[in-house]
Amino acid sequence: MMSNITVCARFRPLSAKERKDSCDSICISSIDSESFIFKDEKDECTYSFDKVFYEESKQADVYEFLALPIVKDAVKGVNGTIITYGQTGAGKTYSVEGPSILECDVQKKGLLPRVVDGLFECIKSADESTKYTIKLSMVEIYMEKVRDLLDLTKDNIQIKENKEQEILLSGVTEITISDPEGALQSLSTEMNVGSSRSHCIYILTVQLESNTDKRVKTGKVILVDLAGSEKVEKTGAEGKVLEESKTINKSLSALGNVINALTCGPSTRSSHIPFRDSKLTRILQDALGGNSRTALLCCCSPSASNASETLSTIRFGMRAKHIKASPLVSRREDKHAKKHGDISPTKDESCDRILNKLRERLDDEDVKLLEELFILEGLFIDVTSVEDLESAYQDVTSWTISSLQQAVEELIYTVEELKRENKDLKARLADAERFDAMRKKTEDNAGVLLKISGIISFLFSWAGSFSPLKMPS
Ligand SMILES: Nc1ncnc2c1ncn2[C@@H]1O[C@H](COP(=O)(O)OP(=O)(O)OP(=O)(O)O)[C@@H](O)[C@H]1O
Repeated sequence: MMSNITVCARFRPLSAKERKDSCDSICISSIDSESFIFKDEKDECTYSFDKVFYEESKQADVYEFLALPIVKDAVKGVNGTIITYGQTGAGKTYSVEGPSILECDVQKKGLLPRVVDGLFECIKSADESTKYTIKLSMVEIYMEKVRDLLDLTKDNIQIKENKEQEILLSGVTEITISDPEGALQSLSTEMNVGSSRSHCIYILTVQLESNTDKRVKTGKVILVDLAGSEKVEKTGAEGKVLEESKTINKSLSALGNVINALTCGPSTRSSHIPFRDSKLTRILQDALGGNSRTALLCCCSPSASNASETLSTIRFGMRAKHIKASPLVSRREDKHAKKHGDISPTKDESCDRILNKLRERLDDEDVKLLEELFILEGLFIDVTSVEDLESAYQDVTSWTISSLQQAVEELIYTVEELKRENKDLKARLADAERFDAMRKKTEDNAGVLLKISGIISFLFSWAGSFSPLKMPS
């Protein structure tokens, strides 16, 4: 289970274009550092997050709230993930890197350089009985292929899992960094390679080796600058761009499903966490699951011209946060939301709405099946229109197919295991039979020997019954 997820929203300042296009029209207004009002032509709702960072917020504040607890845990051997989500241009890269990775204005440094600084700071003050090594890798996921950003020739990195269930990127370049400056130099040379159509992943691995018993532990901090989350319809994409968008949406939806499955209470959750549904979730598997910390920063534009994308990003964050709660707490959260006038549909209402729509088009049987899926898997759906409904339906279908594929894969694996076990047992049985035959033979031989020795002893006693010949004196 994911032990801890922090969800924050961040609104960047209006861009020059937005200022021009929408005459300064803004779709959000602040209530406090945890809540804001979102407004579009249709609605006006209040949303609450663990923290809301407004346009004047400082990079240092975002780091301290979101990343510092993860950094502190990493030097103790606990994994953590920081994810930035949002449409293209919403401020994800600015939050992760800052205006540029080698930005001289220290105030504007992004999360990544601060995480590197933070790790070295923590190590400096840590106890001296441990030797620390920090390693850095950088990969991007583009069209479901993992590429090494520190060695572009490695453009199809395979994701593996070792016996300890740690996720490994086979053959990925890892550079050992000995100081923050060195790390930033390495990062800056490759920084411009990543594109907004790919997920960019920075992996900082802290290795802790105890000087006393030489035991080695590792803690990872993974920073994920996701690809833009904008809807396909809006971009009017065709051809390659359309394919890119579909792949991005699918992996973002997979991420949502994984977070959902991890954060749902055990009573509503099946044990299946769909990590294998995308490369993104597979890479993050050991940093999202288990005893880890996760922070999600939902980056948004405050402009009315981007209201629908902003709302969609807010909803992604709300789902991650809302579903974290146990049923009891979640009811309390509902009350809290109502108090603030939040009239956005709850997850249950959304599911009901989808089911009703589907009832008009599908057999009762299929609807029932979907209903069970929603309940069992806590599926991750948010619909506001029939188009959304259709894409949600496609998500459900592809999710169902992929989970069936996984079930088949697991069955194939089980069959293979059973076959191996069977072969092993047969070999052992043959050995046992051979052994048994040998034992029987030995017993037979022993019987014969016993008989012979009986005969011999009889012969001796028989021979002894004759009195020795007396020699004439
Ligand atoms: N908090 C902020 N303060 C000042 N400028 C910002 C802030 N956030 C973003 N910007 C500016 O907005 C522009 C777009 O931001 P950014 O490149 O970070 O978006 P993005 O979400 O990473 O987009 P993409 O998905 O294309 O990578 C940049 O010029 C950036 O400098």
